[in-house]
Amino acid sequence: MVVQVKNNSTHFSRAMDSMPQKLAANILLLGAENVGKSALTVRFLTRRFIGEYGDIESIYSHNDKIDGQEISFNIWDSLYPQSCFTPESITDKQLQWADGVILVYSICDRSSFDVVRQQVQLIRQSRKMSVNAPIVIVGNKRDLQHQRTVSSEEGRLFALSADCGFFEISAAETYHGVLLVFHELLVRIKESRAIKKGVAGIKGIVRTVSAVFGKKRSE
Ligand SMILES: Nc1nc2c(ncn2[C@@H]2O[C@H](COP(=O)(O)OP(=O)(O)OP(=O)(O)O)[C@@H](O)[C@H]2O)c(=O)[nH]1
Repeated sequence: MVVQVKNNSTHFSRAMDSMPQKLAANILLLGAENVGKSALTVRFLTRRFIGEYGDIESIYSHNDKIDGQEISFNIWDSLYPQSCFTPESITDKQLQWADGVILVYSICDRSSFDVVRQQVQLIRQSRKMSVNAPIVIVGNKRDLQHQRTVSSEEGRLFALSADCGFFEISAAETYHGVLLVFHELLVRIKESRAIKKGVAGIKGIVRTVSAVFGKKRSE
């Protein structure tokens, strides 16, 4: 089922940038079941946490304004397959479609962290996405500290080693953390496009070089 949510607009009170043209970004959310993929998506779209989300796979459209630039987000909130994880769990179609990926695990579910580790590997090895495909890893349910089984350090170190952004958030408690996740992914998407056009800054070039060498090592 495909649901379109239109005319959701938020505005960032950041200094104006000189990039007037509208930017489109396709964002894919992946991760094990029950980690909060839908909660994160709905928080971003509506600023609300509604508690229960049902098992619906959806692509949402959302217009935003960041640093004075119009952004048209398409967000694919995927469903984790009921059977156990296989490489086919992420389809070529999803990877071809996506400009960037948000990988979600729950800080109180270690197996969901293992799924994210496998998914990063699959994406990095896939020929369907570029070698420096923008990825942000999210440790969700930060409000459940007493049930934590994955430390912040472990999450952060893994993200660093895989050249991914990293945030720990609680979709249940705050909108701000969710906003930072999407903002960071957008920065990475812009950087990756600049690399393709040959106008990347030094940070982007360093990322690409390390991604290429990392990929070669794992082949
Ligand atoms: N305590 C807490 N619960 C959360 C948080 N985010 C989501 N949840 C709860 O976790 C459960 C699963 O959330 P969903 O957003 O449906 O998770 P999902 O990853 O989309 O799950 P699937 O649709 O099965 O793939 C729901 O009961 C949510 O209310 C959070 O930050 N903190």
